[in-house]
Amino acid sequence: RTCIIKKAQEKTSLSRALEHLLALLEKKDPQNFFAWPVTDAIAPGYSKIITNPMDFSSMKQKIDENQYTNLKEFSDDFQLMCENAMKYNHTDTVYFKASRKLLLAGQKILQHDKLGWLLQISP
Ligand SMILES: COc1ccc(Br)cc1-c1nc(N)nc2[nH]cnc12
Repeated sequence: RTCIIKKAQEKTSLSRALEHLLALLEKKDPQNFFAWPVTDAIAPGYSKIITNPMDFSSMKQKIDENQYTNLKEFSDDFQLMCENAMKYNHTDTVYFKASRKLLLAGQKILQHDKLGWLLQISP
C-alpha cells in the first residue's frame, strides 16, 4: 500500500497576505453559500453549466499549496466564484443577489491601490 505524504508548504509573505484577504472576503458571505463547492445535489445540472467551479475552500487550498503567484490570480478566482453563481442562478434568487453583493464588497477589499501596505512584495 503506497501512502502519499504531503510536504507542508512553507508560508510565504504572499500566502500570509492572501490568507488575511480570504478571511476578510469570507466574512462577506455570512450564509456560507461560497464556503464549499456547489454540488449537483444542491444545484441540479450545476456541473454541466459551470465548467470552472470555485469556492472559498478551494481558494484556501490553493493558498496553502502556494498556487497563487500574485494578487491578480487570487482576485481572478474570487471573481470567477461570484460570476459562476450569477451564471447558474436567475437574477431573482437569493444566490444571485448574494453573489453580486459579495462581488461588490470583495472588489472594494481587493482594490490594489489600497493594498500596497499589505503586500510589501511586488504585485
Ligand atoms: C455551496 O452552495 C450552496 C450551499 C448551500 C445552499 Br442552501 C446553496 C448553495 C448554492 N446554491 C446555488 N443554487 N447556487 C450557489 N452558488 C453558490 N452557492 C450556491
